[in-house]
Amino acid sequence: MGHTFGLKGSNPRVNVLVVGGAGYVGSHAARRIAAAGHDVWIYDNLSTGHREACLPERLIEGELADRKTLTKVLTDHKIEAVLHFAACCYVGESVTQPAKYYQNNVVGTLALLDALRAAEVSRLVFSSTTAVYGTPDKVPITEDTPLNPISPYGFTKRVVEHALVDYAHAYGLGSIALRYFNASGASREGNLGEDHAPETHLIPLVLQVALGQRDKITIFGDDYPTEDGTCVRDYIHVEDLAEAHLLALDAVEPGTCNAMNLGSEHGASVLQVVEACREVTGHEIPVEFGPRREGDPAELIADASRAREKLGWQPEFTDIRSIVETAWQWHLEHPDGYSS
Ligand SMILES: NC(=O)c1ccc[n+]([C@@H]2O[C@H](COP(=O)([O-])OP(=O)(O)OC[C@H]3O[C@@H](n4cnc5c(N)ncnc54)[C@H](O)[C@@H]3O)[C@@H](O)[C@H]2O)c1
Ligand SMILES: O=c1ccn([C@@H]2O[C@H](COP(=O)(O)OP(=O)(O)O[C@H]3O[C@H](CO)[C@H](O)[C@H](O)[C@H]3O)[C@@H](O)[C@H]2O)c(=O)[nH]1
Repeated sequence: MGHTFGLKGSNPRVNVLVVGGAGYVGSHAARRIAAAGHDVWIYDNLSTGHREACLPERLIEGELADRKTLTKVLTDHKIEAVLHFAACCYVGESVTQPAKYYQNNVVGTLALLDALRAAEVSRLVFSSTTAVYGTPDKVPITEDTPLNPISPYGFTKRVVEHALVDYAHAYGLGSIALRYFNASGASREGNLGEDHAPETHLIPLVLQVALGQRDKITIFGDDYPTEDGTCVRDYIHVEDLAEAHLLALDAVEPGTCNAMNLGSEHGASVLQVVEACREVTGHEIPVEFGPRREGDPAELIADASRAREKLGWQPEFTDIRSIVETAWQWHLEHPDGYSS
């Protein structure tokens, strides 16, 4: 790959806007990219993000759908590349409130794309998701697996990915859509981590049992066609995701468009996650088995060879226990999230 941009190129310090950078994944990526020497600004409306997850002098409070303000921010700060994390991301809520999801994730993103054109910014890294695949016929999932989302959330991400292909062709926008599997863990320093309200993700919920904040964890289904009957997921550490964003920032070229899976390529069942949490916390963590959760595929495991080949990405955290260890450190020190 002929690098003309970013760390490996002739322009080592890039002005970057991280939209949604006060959130879980965005805050880790913003910090990693700043540590690599780039000039990083965060643009966020703090709807689900946290002021405490950002450097205060680098936070610009603003709304994704506000094209005018975004254009001004891009121009004033001479932004050369944008990382876009801002979205509503609850699969279940997207089924009951699809309007909220199409409005924020699609209409909001189109406003950002307009602002990029107006400010002549031609590099974008977009947060996509495994949810674009729906229930795949086989695992591991490659990028050529058909995109058949089964939730409005997954559809909104698929729509944006389509727009990115068309905008590359017509307007020369360069983009990389990164399809994360299950983002998990916390920063090794222990001061950035997962703080969603309500929390729906498995690992933080299980760790809340270990903290005494919940009595037990309900496992959604034990009759899946997997080894132990519970769902298998590919948990990818948030710092490995952050590293991939740094590499994507370096690799994205105007006029080109690509999509890449980001996963550890290892599967862990719900029971294996609970067991890892028991080992790490020393807590017994009572479980109960409940019915399946609607829309949960049995097994989602990434083939991440494209990201390895095109970005030179190699995830560091490949076993569930090491991921849980970082999450546990964060939850122990921040039992009530950023407010503690
Ligand atoms: N967490 C996961 O497991 C996961 C998996 C796959 C994909 N993703 C995608 O990664 C991205 C980040 O996910 P996350 O878990 O960090 O979510 P998050 O809710 O923690 O972060 C989203 C951030 O975007 C901001 N935001 C949302 N709407 C906005 C708007 N209209 N204007 C300005 N800011 C706005 C929020 O305040 C928040 O800081 C999302 O696009 C999500 O769809 C996440
Ligand atoms: O209380 C709980 C919570 C979760 N689970 C199970 O744990 C697994 C992981 O569930 P999460 O809610 O943590 O994550 P998902 O796999 O549902 O969702 C993730 O993957 C999706 C794509 O499939 C989207 O990308 C979404 O944003 C991302 O969080 C699933 O099998 C789920 O059924 C339980 O058994 N009990």
